[in-house]
Amino acid sequence: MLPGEASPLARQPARPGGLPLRQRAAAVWRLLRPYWVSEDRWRARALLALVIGTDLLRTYVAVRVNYWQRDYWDALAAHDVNAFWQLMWVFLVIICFSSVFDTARIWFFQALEMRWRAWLTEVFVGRWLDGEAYYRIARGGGVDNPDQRIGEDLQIMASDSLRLSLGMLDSLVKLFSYSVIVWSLSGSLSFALGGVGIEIPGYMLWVAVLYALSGSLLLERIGHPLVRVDYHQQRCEAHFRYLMMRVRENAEQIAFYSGGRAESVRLRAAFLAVRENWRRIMDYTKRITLFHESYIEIGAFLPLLIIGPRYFAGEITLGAVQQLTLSFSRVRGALSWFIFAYKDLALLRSVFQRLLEFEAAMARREEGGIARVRGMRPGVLRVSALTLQRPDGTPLACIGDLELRPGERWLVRGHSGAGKSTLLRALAGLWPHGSGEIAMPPGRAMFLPQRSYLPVGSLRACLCYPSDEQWFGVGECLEVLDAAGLGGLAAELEVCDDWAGRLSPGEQQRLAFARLFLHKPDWVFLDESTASLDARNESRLYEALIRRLPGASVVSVGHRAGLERFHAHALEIGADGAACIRPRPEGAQGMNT
Ligand SMILES: Nc1ncnc2c1ncn2[C@@H]1O[C@H](COP(=O)(O)OP(=O)(O)OP(=O)(O)O)[C@@H](O)[C@H]1O
Repeated sequence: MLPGEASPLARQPARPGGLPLRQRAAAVWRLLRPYWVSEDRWRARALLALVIGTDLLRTYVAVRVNYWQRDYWDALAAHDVNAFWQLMWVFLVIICFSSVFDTARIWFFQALEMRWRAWLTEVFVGRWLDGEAYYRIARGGGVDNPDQRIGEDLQIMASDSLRLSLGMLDSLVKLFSYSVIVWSLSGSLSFALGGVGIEIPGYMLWVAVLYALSGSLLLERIGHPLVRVDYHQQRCEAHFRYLMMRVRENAEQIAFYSGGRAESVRLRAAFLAVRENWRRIMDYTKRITLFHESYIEIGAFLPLLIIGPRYFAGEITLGAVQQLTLSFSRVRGALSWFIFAYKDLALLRSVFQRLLEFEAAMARREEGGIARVRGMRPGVLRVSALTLQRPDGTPLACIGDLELRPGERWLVRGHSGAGKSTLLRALAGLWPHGSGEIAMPPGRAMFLPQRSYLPVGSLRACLCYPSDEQWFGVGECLEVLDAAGLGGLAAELEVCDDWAGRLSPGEQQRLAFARLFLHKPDWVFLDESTASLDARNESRLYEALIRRLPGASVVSVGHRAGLERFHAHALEIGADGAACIRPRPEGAQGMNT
């Protein structure tokens, strides 16, 4: 199954995370923690300390501005010109400090964000590409678009986790700083209830606390489905991008089929899912915004209402009214951190969900009965009681016992769909479904599929893949190119191009053989690796292979009769799935062991 199609998108949003809250929190902690205890921990912690330090300084400056405002309004009310000009100078100093702290904070924050992201990317890319997790996931590992999870989700996780947790810390500091001001200025509220006199000290602070808490609870009720909808939006967007990428990668095949219309229908359908889900996001955003805006407006009005009586009773000055109003809204703002961050939190929760799924998929080992062990007899590949199954458990082929000795060449034949490629997958350790044992001897093996992968880069990089291009000299590269009948490309060895798109399938197969000549493996597995070539070129390549790697053991999968003369042994998978060893193929004499 293809990567983006691993889990087709349902119309309804999938429900992220069925785990209980405690387990989910523990899983998120497992994602967040490793970086802070990694080899980069001291730099990370130093940068975090710098960000928190500048945050504290910024809050200190903001509190100074709060006092400054009180003095300013009192100076205006008292017509005190000297105090006015003095306050202007103070303000200038405050602005200078504030600008420096703000800039420094952004710088430290961005540096930390990128360090964390880079570390996470390194770890995730490593785990994705190690142990063939990328292959298992692509073949139906149950998660969609790993590229998006590594490229986007990790970035959101690093930046939003930092931003939101620092925002929360900042809110707590502000809450404390401004609560002190509100408490000291708001005085007591006295009233009688059922004949009993009640006095509430610092009542404005309590109003702010009650207001923010009730607002947060209400918002969680209104907006919690947004997490699920955000999660689904990311899946739809990723699927849409993936389909477009497939059009780009398969442009020629689509053009030959004149498949533009069909692709446009598919893309439209994928975008419709994006659009429909967006509608749900709009609905929830509308509710949240309506609530949010009303909450802010009422919150701005509330202190004006409750402070009036004290001002008219002459208990506080106009400057103190200003200071109290501002402090009240700061306390409310700090307490409302959850409300302001709600949408970001919803997105972050869905990102955590996606990354946890991805982690689980990478860690998952495929259940399978084929055991792959180290061969005891040097150079002998032993297959014992091997049966192959499809992933759903239905039988595919019964291979039985086989022994492939050093330098032997085997041809695997059978009708289309018999399981020939699957046998090679099992020998490569990529197919666990079935039973039996494969004892692989030490030595280097190389598997050539019908269409070999060509990485982005120079022709030399394509030729030397999977090794680094620096491992082989230019002379060696030119020589093997020539041996594979690609001498005409010698001048372009260092040219970077889309070689997978430019070379014909037959040329790509010749390039794959040139790779073999370069790497000189002990075991060669060829899965219809010459199917795109004419008979003459096929023979030339096999002859060159036998001449250049005389001691190598070769297992070829192929339908062509012309291949028989290069192989001394043949394994035939019959229509009933049973494999049997055929006698030496006709005309094999002279060319084989
Ligand atoms: N990931 C998979 N999930 C389910 N079925 C699979 C998967 N991979 C292969 N199969 C099925 O297993 C069977 C054997 O596939 P395989 O590629 O080994 O055939 P083959 O003998 O090499 O065929 P051909 O000669 O056409 O290349 C096919 O029916 C195929 O559809």
